[in-house]
Amino acid sequence: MAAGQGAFSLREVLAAFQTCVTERREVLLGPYLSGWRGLIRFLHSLGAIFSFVSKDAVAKVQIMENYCRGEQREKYVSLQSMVEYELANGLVDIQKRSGRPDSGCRTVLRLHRALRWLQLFLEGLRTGREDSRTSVICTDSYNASLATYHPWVVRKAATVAFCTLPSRNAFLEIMNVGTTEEAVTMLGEALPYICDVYGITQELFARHKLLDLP
Ligand SMILES: CCCCCCCC/C=C\CCCCCCCC(=O)N[C@@H](COP(=O)(O)O)[C@H](O)/C=C/CCCCCCCCCCCCC
Repeated sequence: MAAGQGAFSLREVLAAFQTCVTERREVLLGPYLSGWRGLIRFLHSLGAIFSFVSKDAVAKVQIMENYCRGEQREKYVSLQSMVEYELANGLVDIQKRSGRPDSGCRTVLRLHRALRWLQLFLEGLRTGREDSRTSVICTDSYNASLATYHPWVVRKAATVAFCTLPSRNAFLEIMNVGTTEEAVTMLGEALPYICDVYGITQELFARHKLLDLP
């Protein structure tokens, strides 16, 4: 399994996003990427129909992990240090993509947009009725976030894949947290951390005019 071994645990994802934000309100890339690795593990358990999504997510996490382990790794400790370093050294394609490797800023921006989808999706699951359909929650969350940035063919493939999602209760069970009530409680605990990471990143990227990187 490309994203690491073991079953998905919402608890672990929660712990990763919880440890992301430092006292100085910096977002640490190590736990940020661990959170994504945990989510991708979950995606793998949903079957081959989601492989086009997980491949893209894995590729983006891998790009970032390579930066975090590379020669300039001390510049990739946090999102703030990454933005400062890449902008100061002209490493970010602002207008159009060049032949250079994808920058950390552009790559994180894609994950950041997907985090918005996750935020909406988890909130939909948490507040949804017992008989609400996961596919509908997922489609609505996607249309209100990521879909804006995807071409028609990706939107179509995503919408078809969403139709195969299990029921809300089955979904809550595979989170490996306990009963569905316990899973709902844990979602309530997890969401503020995810929202915090999203909010800090959004503010950072907006301040540096990085929200539309090609
Ligand atoms: C506790 C329950 C948790 C739910 C867990 C959900 C697990 C989700 C794991 C990963 C989420 C998907 C991350 C997708 C990143 C997509 C980044 C992106 O937008 N990439 C596009 C643009 O990239 P560039 O071309 O500019 O480099 C790329 O074109 C996209 C390709 C793939 C399609 C992406 C579809 C996204 C659908 C997101 C919903 C996932 C459905 C999960 C179902 C639960």
